[in-house]
Amino acid sequence: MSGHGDAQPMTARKSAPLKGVAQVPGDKSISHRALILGAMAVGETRITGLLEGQDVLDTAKAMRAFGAEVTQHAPGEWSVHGVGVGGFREPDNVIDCGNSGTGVRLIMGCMATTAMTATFTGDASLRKRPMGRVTDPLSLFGARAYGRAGGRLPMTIVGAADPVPVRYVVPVPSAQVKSAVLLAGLNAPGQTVVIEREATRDHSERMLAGFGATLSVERTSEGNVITLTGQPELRPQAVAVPRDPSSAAFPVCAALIVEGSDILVPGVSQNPTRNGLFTTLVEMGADIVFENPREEGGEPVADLRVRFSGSLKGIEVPPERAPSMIDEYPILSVVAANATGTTVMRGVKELRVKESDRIDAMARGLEACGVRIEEDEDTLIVHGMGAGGVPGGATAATHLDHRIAMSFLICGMAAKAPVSVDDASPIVTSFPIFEGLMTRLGATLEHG
Ligand SMILES: O=C(O)C1=C[C@@H](OP(=O)(O)O)[C@@H](O)[C@H](O)C1
Ligand SMILES: C=C(OP(=O)(O)O)C(=O)O
Repeated sequence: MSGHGDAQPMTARKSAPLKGVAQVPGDKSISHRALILGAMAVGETRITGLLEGQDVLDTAKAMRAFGAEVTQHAPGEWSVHGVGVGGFREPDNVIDCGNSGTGVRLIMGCMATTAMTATFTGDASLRKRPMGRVTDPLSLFGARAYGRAGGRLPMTIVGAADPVPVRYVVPVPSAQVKSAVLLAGLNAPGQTVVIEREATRDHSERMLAGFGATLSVERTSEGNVITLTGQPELRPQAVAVPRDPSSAAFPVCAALIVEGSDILVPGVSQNPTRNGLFTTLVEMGADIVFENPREEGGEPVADLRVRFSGSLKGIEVPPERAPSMIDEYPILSVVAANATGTTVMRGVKELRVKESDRIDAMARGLEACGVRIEEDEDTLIVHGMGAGGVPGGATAATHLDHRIAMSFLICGMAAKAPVSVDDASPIVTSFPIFEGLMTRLGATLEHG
């Protein structure tokens, strides 16, 4: 697990043109959900393309602790023998979700309406993140939460013995909160209703329907109204996990800023709740061709042909686009530093409660690389220096955050002088093959 081993410094030098095909791993959000819903179905779910990143491996381990049989058959090929909704057994030890907000919040949701007690913890990053956003709605079902000050881990959840269904308006745009409430609603009798004012990633809704839950989504002036009927018998599925657009973002953005690059990134999700980065890059003038649009694993996908784009322009990213690209602002800010003009990212305060405070981590690291930044609580503004114009020659602090580590390594691939990160070890949480994949495309990454 990241944060428990030694820090692994890494340095990126100015890269030769990136060329070739970048096959990124399975989607992290969908991988967590496949394991969790597999554990709540009756019988055997088969999963192909599962992301074998540490976050997902920690969720697999947690599902075993709740009584499901979870087995790896070959790389990416897994089976889950589920115990049914309400069939979890009480874990006999603390559940350690490592670095994963998605893991801990979704798992709290799916045990909160079963009569049992479970204690959760995580690494130094996860122990700082707010859990009240899920324990508040879980308490409406009748669950109780006992954690550290500010709703932090370690935290014990006492599941509701007699859960009641809930109607809940999600106060922050968060797919994790929405999903925790829906998963808790599975074991409450009657209809649980979740209302989200701003659409967030919809993988839980798609997968719950796929596993046979009765669920409807109504788009109203209030937002999306999701109604779930409790206590279904979930049917095991064959789940083909599509590639992760949040991982694809890294080779795509690297190719845009490393001179002479021309790469193909196959099977990138075009799900409108996930593709905000690609829309933004095209608005900035990126040379991206969306080839061969099709469906894979129930998601719309395309192959992205990406070429170096030497005349990117700074833009104002519409704040309402934030939920569809929330994990991509760190790498977008690196692209923005290589554009001409100013890129304004407003409505992004959720970035402050991720694996690190991502506004602060990007602002401090880019400043150290010679880029002018402005920020406030909810805003990040990057003053671009044009293609190849970032001076670099600095070390960025990654604060146990995989996306900060990958973003600064890509920054170094296009900067005048090398860029280092103090710790690349968290990259295994979401993109364990990052170093090998980027090196094969032509990047120069050095340990130390
Ligand atoms: O539901 C999910 O799988 C995720 C939701 C998002 O978090 P929030 O729900 O906190 O916005 C995102 O940042 C995270 O990487 C994955
Ligand atoms: C925010 C992220 O993940 P999580 O919330 O699951 O830790 C992420 O992967 O960028």
